[in-house]
Amino acid sequence: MTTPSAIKRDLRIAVLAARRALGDASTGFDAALAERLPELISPDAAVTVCAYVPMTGEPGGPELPGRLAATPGVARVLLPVLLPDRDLDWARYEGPDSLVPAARGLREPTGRRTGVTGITFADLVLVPAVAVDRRGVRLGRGGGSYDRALARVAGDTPVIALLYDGELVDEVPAQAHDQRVGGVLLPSGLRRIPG
Ligand SMILES: Nc1nc2c(c(=O)[nH]1)N(C=O)[C@@H](CNc1ccc(C(=O)N[C@@H](CCC(=O)O)C(=O)O)cc1)CN2
Ligand SMILES: Nc1ncnc2c1ncn2[C@@H]1O[C@H](COP(=O)(O)OP(=O)(O)OP(=O)(O)O)[C@@H](O)[C@H]1O
Repeated sequence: MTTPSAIKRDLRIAVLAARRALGDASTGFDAALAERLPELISPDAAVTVCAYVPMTGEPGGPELPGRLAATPGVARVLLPVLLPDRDLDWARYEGPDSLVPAARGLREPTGRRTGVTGITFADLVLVPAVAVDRRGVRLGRGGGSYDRALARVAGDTPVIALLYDGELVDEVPAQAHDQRVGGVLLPSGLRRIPG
């Protein structure tokens, strides 16, 4: 039987292989994504953004936290710290020197942690994803971390996944625990997903 988790696993393998095949071409797509960040934030606001430090090959590129912090209207950027039970703690981005290599190919912030409820302070949540479908069902790395973290976010807080073109797919099999996203930011533009 082809179970939802087997379909998710195969889709994850296919997208991650396609990302590896992009090689240096991803740099241009990451720049295109970064140029679209101002579309998400009113320049005269003072918002808290929960974001992430892209791993090698992941949309946004290594400069994402710095680019976000420099975006007009952003007051602070919170970044995830993977806990032993795979839940997410959060700490503020305080410049490139405040990030250190961590487990599983991650880079994580070293500053004071907010606890797992830090994500509730966010006015905007940018999430990593491997793929998203047209209903907003998100495929991640398979740890279930964002399913837990996003369950704490108020329903009116925008949750946007960053993807490369082609990663907004027809269908990701939905499981009961899956938290949906409200839109995707692609190099070609922002697509809001009607709730
Ligand atoms: N940039 C980023 N940060 C994130 C996530 C993510 O998807 N992307 N997470 C989303 O939940 C959490 C971490 N979860 C993760 C779950 C699995 C693997 C993983 O499979 N890593 C590979 C090694 C990757 C490499 O070395 O390039 C492994 O362990 O085999 C990584 C992170 C929190 N931080
Ligand atoms: N709220 C939760 N508490 C504990 N475990 C959970 C929760 N939500 C999901 N999980 C578990 O996490 C595992 C992975 O789920 P899934 O494949 O949806 O992860 P993902 O969304 O791809 O990963 P991530 O969010 O880390 O990027 C599943 O085995 C699921 O049972």
